[in-house]
Amino acid sequence: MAVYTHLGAEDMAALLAPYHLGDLVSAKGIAEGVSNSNWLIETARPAGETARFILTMYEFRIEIADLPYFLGLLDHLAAKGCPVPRSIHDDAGNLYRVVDTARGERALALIEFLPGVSLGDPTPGQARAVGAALATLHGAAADYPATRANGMGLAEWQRLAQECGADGLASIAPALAEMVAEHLPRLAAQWPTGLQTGVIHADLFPDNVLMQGETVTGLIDFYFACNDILAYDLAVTHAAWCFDASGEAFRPDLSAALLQGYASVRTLSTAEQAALPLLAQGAAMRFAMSRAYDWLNTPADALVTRKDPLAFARRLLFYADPANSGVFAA
Ligand SMILES: Nc1ncnc2c1ncn2[C@@H]1O[C@H](COP(=O)(O)OP(=O)(O)OP(=O)(O)O)[C@@H](O)[C@H]1O
Ligand SMILES: N[C@@H](CCO)C(=O)O
Repeated sequence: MAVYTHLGAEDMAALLAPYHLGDLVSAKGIAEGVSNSNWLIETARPAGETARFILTMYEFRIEIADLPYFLGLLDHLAAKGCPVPRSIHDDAGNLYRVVDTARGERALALIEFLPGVSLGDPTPGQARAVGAALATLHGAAADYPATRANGMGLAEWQRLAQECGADGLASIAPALAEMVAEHLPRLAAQWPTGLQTGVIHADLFPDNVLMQGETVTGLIDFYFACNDILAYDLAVTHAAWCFDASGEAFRPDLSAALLQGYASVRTLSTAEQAALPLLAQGAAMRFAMSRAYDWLNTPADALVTRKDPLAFARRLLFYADPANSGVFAA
C-alpha cells in the first residue's frame, strides 16, 4: 500500500482550499505505487458536476528541487496533446506546495485524473500503441526548455552495485553477483556516446501506462524523467514490456509491435538501431541494480513489496546473448 501519511477530512479540505476545486466529496487512498502517498480526490463544482484529481504527497526519493522539471514537463506535454495529466496550479500559480504534516514537511501536488487501466498482460496492439506514444512524447518534449541529469544512469548502477557488494548480490543469488561482475565493467567500457539525447520518461513500465483497449489514455509517473539518450528510453520500455510476467520468456510479438509502433512516429538512426542491444542491457542492469539495492535495504516489515532483481538479470543475459542479436533488427 502507498499512503504513508494519514490525513483526516479537515486536513484534506484545508490542503485543497488553495486550489478552488469545489466541495470535497471524497478522498480515497490509492494502494498502488511505492514512493509517494496518492489519493483520488473527487470534488463537486457549484454547477453540480464532479471532477477527479490525483493528490500526491512526495514521501521518499524525490527532490523538491526537481518538481518544477517533472510537473512543468506534464504541462508542456499535455499542451501538445500527449496523454499525460496536467498539473493543477494553486490560486497563486504554484505547481506544488510544501505543507506541515504529522510526519514533518512534505511537498504535494495535484494532477488531473486520467481514465484507463494499467495492463498485466498486454497485447501486441497495445504494445504498438505504447511504442508510438513514447516516440510522440520524445518529439513533443524536444523543445522543453528545462534539463535534468539522469540520476539513475551508469554511475548510479555502479554506485548501487558497490553499495550492495559482491556478497550482498550473491546473498540474493550467486548468479546475480556473477552477472554484475561480468557485465557492468563491459557496459561501462562500451556505453555509447553521440546518440541523440532529449527528454526521456526512463521508467515506462506497464504500471505507468493507462490504456482503454488499444488507446493509451495516460502516461504517468514521470519522477525519473530526465535528459538522456532517446533510444535508451525505447530500450527501457522494451525491457519492461516484452517479456512475460515471470520475466523468463521473451515475447517476440510484443517486441516487434513495440518497435514498429515507435518507428511509425520517429525513425531511429542507423547508430541508434545498432546500439539498441547494448542500451537494452544497460536498461536491464539499471533495474536489476535498483531492485537489488531495495531488496537488501527494505526491512522485512516494510509496507511495500520488494521487486525481483533476477527478472532483470535474466533479461540482461537475454539481450547480451549473440543468438538474440536479431531482436532489434530493422
Ligand atoms: N493521473 C492519474 N490518473 C489516474 N490514475 C493515476 C494518475 N496518477 C496516478 N494514478 C494511479 O495511482 C497509482 C500510483 O501512482 P504512481 O505510479 O505515480 O505512484 P508512485 O508511488 O510514484 O509509484 P512507483 O511505485 O511507480 O514509484 C497508479 O498506479 C495509478 O493507479
Ligand atoms: N519500475 C521500476 C521501479 C522504479 O524504479 C521497477 O519495476 O523496478
